[in-house]
Order: sequence, then structure tokens, then C-alpha cells
Amino acid sequence: MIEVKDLHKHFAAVKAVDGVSFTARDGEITGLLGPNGAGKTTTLRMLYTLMQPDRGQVLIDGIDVATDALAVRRQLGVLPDARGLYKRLTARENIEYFARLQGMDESLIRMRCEQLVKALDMTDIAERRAEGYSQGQRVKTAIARALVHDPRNVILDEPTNGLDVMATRSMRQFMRRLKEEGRCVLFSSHIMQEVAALCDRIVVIAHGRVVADETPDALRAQTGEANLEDAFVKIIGSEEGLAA
Ligand SMILES: Nc1ncnc2c1ncn2[C@@H]1O[C@H](COP(=O)(O)OP(=O)(O)OP(=O)(O)O)[C@@H](O)[C@H]1O
Repeated sequence: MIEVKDLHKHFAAVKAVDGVSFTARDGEITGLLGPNGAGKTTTLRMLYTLMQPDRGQVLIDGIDVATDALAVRRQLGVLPDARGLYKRLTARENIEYFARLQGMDESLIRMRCEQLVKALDMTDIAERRAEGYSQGQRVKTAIARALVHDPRNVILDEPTNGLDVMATRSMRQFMRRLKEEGRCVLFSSHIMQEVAALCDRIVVIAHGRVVADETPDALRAQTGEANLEDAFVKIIGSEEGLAA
């Protein structure tokens, strides 16, 4: 479970995150939806210990990010906005390298690697160097790497960004599978359809603040709009930066 309480972060005069609170539960997919520049990536970076908040608290499975970042990282699988693979290593080597950094033993590494290569349908690239990978192949490798230590909580920054229709579909299926395994899945997106198709809970963020935190059905009911897209536009107050 991921609990976020009154997070703040500013960059000079820009209040990127201005009092964000929400909870992402186990066995659910929570979507962080907002237009470009809303503060999604900055929020996620503070959750996965890359950036320190000015104020506020983040608890991952009850562990405070500020006091025990190492323990938190063990409970977290992260697909950051910069996917950053080692180009000279194969997909398998990229995954294995991260597993070793997590202190896993070699037989477990081989087993998890095999499982993930299968689950993400990447046998064709497993032994190929990452140099020259397509966007979809890079995302798959980065996700496998993020999940190699079998984390309970998974944070994905715009996981379908740049993927084609088929790759997007299989990514969504994979996220549902993570949910069925009982994990807490939190992802960011500015694509309404994606959030509507996947999420148990939607946290809408605009100008660094949470403007709605509901189930898709409750969002429709609250705004009186049957169409989720219209509901979002009503909540955010503009169509700027949102993609259907
Ligand atoms: N390192 C930084 N230095 C200065 N300003 C920053 C920095 N990171 C983010 N910002 C600013 O903070 C605000 C929120 O940015 P953030 O990347 O969190 O938004 P986002 O919701 O992820 O947007 P997008 O959908 O475009 O990725 C923006 O105005 C951005 O320019």
C-alpha cells in the first residue's frame, strides 16, 4: 500500500506539487491522471525516493520513505520516466544486473528472469543487446528489471508512452495481472481512456493539487457526466494537455 500525505515540492517559483494526498491500495490499480505539467512525475519521484519533498510524508507498506529509503526500495518496483537501459547489455543482462544490486541469489535471479521474459513476451530480445531496441522493447526490459525482486508495490510513470496499439494492449493486460497477484499498482497517465479502462481508483491532479479521488463510476456520478472524458474536462476545468 502507498500512502501519500500532504506532499509539497517547489522549483523556484513553480509549485510543482502543492499538498497532494492519496492512498493506493493492494490488489487495485490506481491511476494518477493529469494534464502535462500537473505534477505527476514530480509526485512519483518523491514516492520512489529519487527526490525529497519540501514537506509531507510517504509511507510504502507503512515504512516512511524519509526514514528508511532502503527498506522502501525493496518493496517497490519502479518504471521511471527515463527508462535508461545499459545499451551494451542484453535484456537478460540488464535484468540480472538489477537483481544483483538487490542482493538476490543467482538461482533465484535465473528463475525470476525466466518468468518475466515469458510474462512480458520478450524471448526474441532476451539475448540481444539493448542498442537499437524499439520503444516497446525498451519499456518491457525496463519493467522486467523493475519487477525482478518481486516487489509488492509497482509505480509506473506513463507506461504506455510511445507504444503502439498492440504493445499498449499487452501492457494493460500485464498491469491487470499485477493487480490480480494482489500488488499495489500506481501509474501516471494523461490519457483518459487508458485510466478509464484500467483503474479501480482515479486520482486527478491539476496544478499540483488533487482535484478528484474517486472510482470511475463515482467520478461520473459526481460530475453528472455519463462520459468519463466529459467528467474529466469538467473536473479539471479545461481540455488543455489531456489526450483522449
Ligand atoms: N527539476 C525541475 N526543475 C524545475 N522545474 C521542474 C522540475 N521538474 C518539474 N518541474 C516543473 O514542475 C511542474 C510539474 O512537472 P511534472 O513533470 O511533475 O508534471 P507531469 O504532470 O509529470 O507532466 P507531463 O505529463 O508533461 O510529464 C512543471 O511546471 C515542470 O516544469
